[in-house]
Amino acid sequence: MTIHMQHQPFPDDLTRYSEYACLDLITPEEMRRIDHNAQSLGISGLELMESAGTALSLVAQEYHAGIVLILCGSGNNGGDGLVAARHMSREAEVTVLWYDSGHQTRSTRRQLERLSHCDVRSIRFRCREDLLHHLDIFSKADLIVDALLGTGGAGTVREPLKTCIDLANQSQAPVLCADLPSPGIIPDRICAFHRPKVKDSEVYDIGIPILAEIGTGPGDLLLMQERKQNVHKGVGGEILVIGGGPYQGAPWLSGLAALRAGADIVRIVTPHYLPEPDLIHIPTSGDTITQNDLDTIIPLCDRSDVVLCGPGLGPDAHEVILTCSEHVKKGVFDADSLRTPLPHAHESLYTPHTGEFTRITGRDPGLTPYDRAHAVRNSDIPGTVLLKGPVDVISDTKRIRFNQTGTPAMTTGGTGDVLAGVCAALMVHLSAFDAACIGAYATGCAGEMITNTHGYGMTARDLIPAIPQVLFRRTLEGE
Ligand SMILES: NC(=O)C1=CN([C@@H]2O[C@H](COP(=O)(O)OP(=O)(O)OC[C@H]3O[C@@H](n4cnc5c(N)ncnc54)[C@H](O)[C@@H]3O)[C@@H](O)[C@H]2O)[C@H](O)CC1
Ligand SMILES: [K+]
Repeated sequence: MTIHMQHQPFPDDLTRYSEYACLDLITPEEMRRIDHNAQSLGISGLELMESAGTALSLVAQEYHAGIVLILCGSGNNGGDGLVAARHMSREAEVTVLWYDSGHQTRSTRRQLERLSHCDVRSIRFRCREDLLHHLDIFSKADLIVDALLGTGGAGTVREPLKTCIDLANQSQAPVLCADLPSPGIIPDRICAFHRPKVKDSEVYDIGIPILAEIGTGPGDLLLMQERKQNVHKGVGGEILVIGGGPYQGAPWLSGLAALRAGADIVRIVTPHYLPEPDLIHIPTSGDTITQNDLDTIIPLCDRSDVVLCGPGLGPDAHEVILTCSEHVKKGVFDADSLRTPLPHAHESLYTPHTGEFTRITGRDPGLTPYDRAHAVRNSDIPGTVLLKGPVDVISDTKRIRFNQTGTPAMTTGGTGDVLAGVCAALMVHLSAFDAACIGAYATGCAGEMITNTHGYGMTARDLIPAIPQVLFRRTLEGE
C-alpha cells in the first residue's frame, strides 16, 4: 500500500507539545495509526523495526545469557525478534525458531534474508510436530525472547504458536516479550516500543516523531471500515441536515459532502429547494425554520443516525435547534447553531471557526496551535471540538490532535459546510473525535488536490467529488 507523504513542517516549536502526546496504554489500532503516520513522515517500517529490534537486543543483553532462544512469528513482531537475533549474534549463542505461516510480512521476510548471512542458527517451524523435534532448545535456553505475536494478535492463539507458547512457559528460562506478551505467555520483562500496550511494560523509544502521534495523517484513514461490496442499503447511515433560511446553498453543500463521505441517505430540512436529485428535500412551512416545523423535524431526528445542525441557518432558529437536539443521538453543530446556550446531543461534535469559538466561550483561542489547543481543552464545551484554522485543533477534552492539511484557498465560502457534512457522515460509524480527525484531514487533502488544479478559483463545491478520492483511496488503489 502506498503511503502518502506528509509535506509541510509544523508551524510551531514542537518541543512544547509533548504534553499533548498520550502516555497511557494505547490500543493496537492507535499504534497502527501512529506507525503509518510515522512512515508518511519519512521513517520506513523497516527502520522502525530495526529500532525496535535494537532496543529488544539491548534489553536481552542485560540478562547476560549464554544461550538465547528467539521465537519469531510471521508478522512484524517476529521481524523485531529477527533484528534482535542479528544484533546479538556475537554476544550469545543465538537460535531463532521462526514460524513459516506462508504469509510472512514483507519486512519480516527481509529480516529473515538478512539473518541468513549471520552466525545465528535459524530453524523454521510450520506445525506443532516441527516444534516437538526441538524440545532440547527450550530446555537449554538461558533466555527466551517472545516475538511471536504483537499488536496484530487477535483472538485465541492458534497452533503451532499455542504449543510454542506452552513450551516457553514450561522452560526454566525467563521470557522477554517484544512489544507485548503473546497471549498466554508468562513474561519476565516486557519491552514495549514507543508506548505501552499492556501494564508493567518498559517503554523504549524507536524514533517515532511526536507529529505522527499528535497530528492527523494517512494512518488516521486506517480507522475507516472497509465497506463490504455486498452490503445492504443503509450501512452508510442516514443523515439529516437542518439549515438554510438566510442562506440557500450551505445545507446542500453539507448534504452532498455527506453523501460523498459515504452516507446512504441524506435529508435536508430547509426553506429553499435546490434541484439536487441525490438529496431528499424536506420543505419547511415558511422562509425560515421556526417552531412550526418541529412536528416535521423531530421525527426525522429520531430516525437519523447523525443530525447536522446549522449550515446557513441564521441566528433566529436557535430555540428550534435547542429543542431538536434533545432528540439527536449523534449531532454535528456548525455555523449558526454555535450559539449559547449550546445545543447538545447524546454525542456532540462542535465545529467552530475562531469567531464562533469566541462567541460560545467568550475567549479568543489565540493564534498558535499550542494556545488554541489549550483554549479548547480548557473550554467547558460538552463534547468534541474541531476548532478550524490554518492548523485545525481537535479535542475530546482528553485527547488533542492537530490537522495541517488544507490550503489558504479554502477560505472560500462553503468549505466549512463541506467539512461539517463529511464529519456527519463519518460519525455514523466513528466516534466524534475520530470523525473530526479524519474529516479535517480528508477535507484538507481534498482542498490541496483542488488547489493544485483550480488555485484560488476553487469553490466549495469543487471539494466534494475529491472527498471520496481521499477517504476511500486505499480501496480504490487496493492494498
Ligand atoms: N512498522 C511496523 O508495523 C512496526 C511494527 N512493529 C512490531 O510489529 C508488531 C505488529 O506487527 P503485525 O504484523 O501487525 O502483527 P503481529 O506480528 O503482532 O502478528 C500478526 C501475525 O500473527 C498472526 N496471528 C494473529 N492472531 C493470531 C492468533 N490468535 N493465533 C495465531 N496467529 C495469529 C497473523 O495471521 C499474522 O501473521 C508490533 O507489535 C511490533 O512488535 C515494530 O515494533 C515497529 C514497526
Ligand atoms: K510478543
